[in-house]
Amino acid sequence: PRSHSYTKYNSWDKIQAWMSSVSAANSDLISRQVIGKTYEGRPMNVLQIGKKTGSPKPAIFLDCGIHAREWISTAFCQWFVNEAVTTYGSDSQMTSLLNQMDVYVLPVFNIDGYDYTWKSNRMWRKTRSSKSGTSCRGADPNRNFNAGWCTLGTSSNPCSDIYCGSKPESEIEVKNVADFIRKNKSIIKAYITVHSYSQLLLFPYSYSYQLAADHAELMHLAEAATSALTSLYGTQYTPGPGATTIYPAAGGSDDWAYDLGVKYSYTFELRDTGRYGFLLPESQIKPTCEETMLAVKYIATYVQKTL
Ligand SMILES: NCCCCC[C@@H](C[SeH])C(=O)O
Ligand SMILES: [Zn+2]
Ligand SMILES: [Zn+2]
Repeated sequence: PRSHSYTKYNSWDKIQAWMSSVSAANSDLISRQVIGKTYEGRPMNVLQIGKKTGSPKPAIFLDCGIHAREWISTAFCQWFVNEAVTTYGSDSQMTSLLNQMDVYVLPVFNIDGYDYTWKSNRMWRKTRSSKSGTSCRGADPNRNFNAGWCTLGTSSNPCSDIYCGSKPESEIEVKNVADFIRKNKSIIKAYITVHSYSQLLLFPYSYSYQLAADHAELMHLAEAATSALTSLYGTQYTPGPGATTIYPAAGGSDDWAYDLGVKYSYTFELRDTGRYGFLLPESQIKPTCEETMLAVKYIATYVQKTL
């Protein structure tokens, strides 16, 4: 579509047009489905990427843009889709992966918030829902999942950037994603959610200091995946459980997916470590996405081998 670029930040309108064109141009590998609407009525499109075999294949769910201001995250999901369709058939890892598994990609989880960062407030984080009794808008979608809901690292103040919402899944965007994953939980083997910034690869738990039952395996995989990432440009990443590696934070999508039974559940915090923060320059989109592809492909291939 007109002036969409994988090495620029794209507005919601451009991303929406891109989703139509990339799925139409690659109908052998991509099918598109609307999993629901946002609060302001925008369609949440999930792209299912993989060789079409007529029956559901084991899958990985990848979402970006749950937090509106984290634009490098949204750029990564677009990059991932392009890498998948352009290297399928030539890259052995990607070809094998897409022959045996499907990757469900939600390029922009929080569309209303993302659009708001383009038009009003670049630093907006939350959804854009309104609730009676307050003029403050939105809840933090990464505190709104039903996982230790509204406990550690959250606020019940609707004006807070970490407001947990009026109840679990109060945010329609969260409910749409949770419903989709619940419906497909028998085939979804991994959940990857992409954020920025801090250069971390996090896994459960963040709602508790307790180690996950699969802590050792998740830690080893995170160490190997971050090493793969670092091998490209030397970018330093820290792997670890969320509560002690970043901060306690209940109601997160990763903890929720893990407790649902999706063992390989990871949160990426992409570049940088604070120099530009959420305002990462477009010149860093390409290197960030290239190095992140190595980590995501590592995780995906590891999961594939467990099938
Ligand atoms: N499930 C929580 C993972 C750790 C916190 C991740 C960051 C990303 Se901006 C957050 O949601 O505050
Ligand atoms: Zn975030
Ligand atoms: Zn972050």
